[in-house]
Amino acid sequence: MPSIIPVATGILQAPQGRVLADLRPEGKPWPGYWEFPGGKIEAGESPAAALVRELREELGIEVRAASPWRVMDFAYSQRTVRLHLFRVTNWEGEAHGREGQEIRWLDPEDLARLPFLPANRPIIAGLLAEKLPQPPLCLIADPQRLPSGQLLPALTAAMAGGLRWIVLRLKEQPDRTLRTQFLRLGEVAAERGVQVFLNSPEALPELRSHGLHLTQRALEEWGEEGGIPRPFGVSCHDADCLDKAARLGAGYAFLSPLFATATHPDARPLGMDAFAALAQSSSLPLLALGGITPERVAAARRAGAAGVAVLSGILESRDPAASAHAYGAAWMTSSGPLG
Ligand SMILES: Nc1nc2c([nH]c(=O)n2[C@@H]2O[C@H](COP(=O)(O)OP(=O)(O)OP(=O)(O)O)[C@@H](O)[C@H]2O)c(=O)[nH]1
Ligand SMILES: [Mg+2]
Repeated sequence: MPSIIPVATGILQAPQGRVLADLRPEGKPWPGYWEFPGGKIEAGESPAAALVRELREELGIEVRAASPWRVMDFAYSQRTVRLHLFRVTNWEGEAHGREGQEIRWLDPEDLARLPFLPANRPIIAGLLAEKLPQPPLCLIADPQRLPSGQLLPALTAAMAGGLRWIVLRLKEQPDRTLRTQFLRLGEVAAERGVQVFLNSPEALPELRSHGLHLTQRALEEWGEEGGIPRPFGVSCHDADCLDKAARLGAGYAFLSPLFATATHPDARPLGMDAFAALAQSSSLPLLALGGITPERVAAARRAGAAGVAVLSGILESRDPAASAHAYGAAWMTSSGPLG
């Protein structure tokens, strides 16, 4: 069996959240691909010492503080690398491409738009996941699922149960009653620090939403030049949608249906293995959607979900506060594939 090549890499993040990436030069494997600075750990060298040495050689900086973040193995066709990833929190000197390589400071959404070494995609997804509301539990609020007087009470209860993220799904122009409820929802959400994403801002221009949430079909209508206002996320069902969402600068994607649901009885569930494979190969944090119960949260997270999205599990619950709390607690007490 070929041996594993140990590598130390550093994530440098500026106070505004931008992350340093560098372009692999001609003459190295994978020229023209972006990566995080670092390199091979020498025999007898610790990962931390290798990090300090590599960032000195490649960027001309002196690392003053760094903490281990993740250790990940990735099998390329010729060799397997073990990446020891560090978060570099303090350094001296101005980073520059000391070996002539191009470097850029980029928002995590822009990292996801570049061709990165394939091993790095889950790392970028991890950086984007840090920007999601906590717990990363999103309630899809579909007014067609409840009598109109019950929507706001259900959402307010869910917020009291710890919900911090709502996607409002409007399929048609809301009537007066619903409009009033949505505007009130906006106020309550703002008071509680809850992020509201909207699928069609034009249907409700008065609502101050945090961001935009697109369906797969709506994303397909956007050209490759993008221009979608940020932050935004997309409901995807396949790899093509995830790739396009990343190329256009999305901050997250829903991927569904993970399990069979009563809402979409004809849609074939992805299952855990397909979900896990897509999570491995996408630069976006994926929220598992479709048939997620609190009992299934741990399995979704083990498969690489960066969060879960729920509709009936909270909206149609007799006690939305208790249900929201149960999902949040299930998330907090579970862990992902990297521990
Ligand atoms: N530096 C770095 N290497 C990565 C990343 N992701 C990733 O798969 N690798 C792999 O880790 C291996 C070692 O990285 P490297 O090429 O930077 O090694 P190095 O600085 O010691 O350069 P050298 O080839 O001149 O000795 C490469 O095969 C590369 O494909 C990453 O984000 N940063
Ligand atoms: Mg290197």
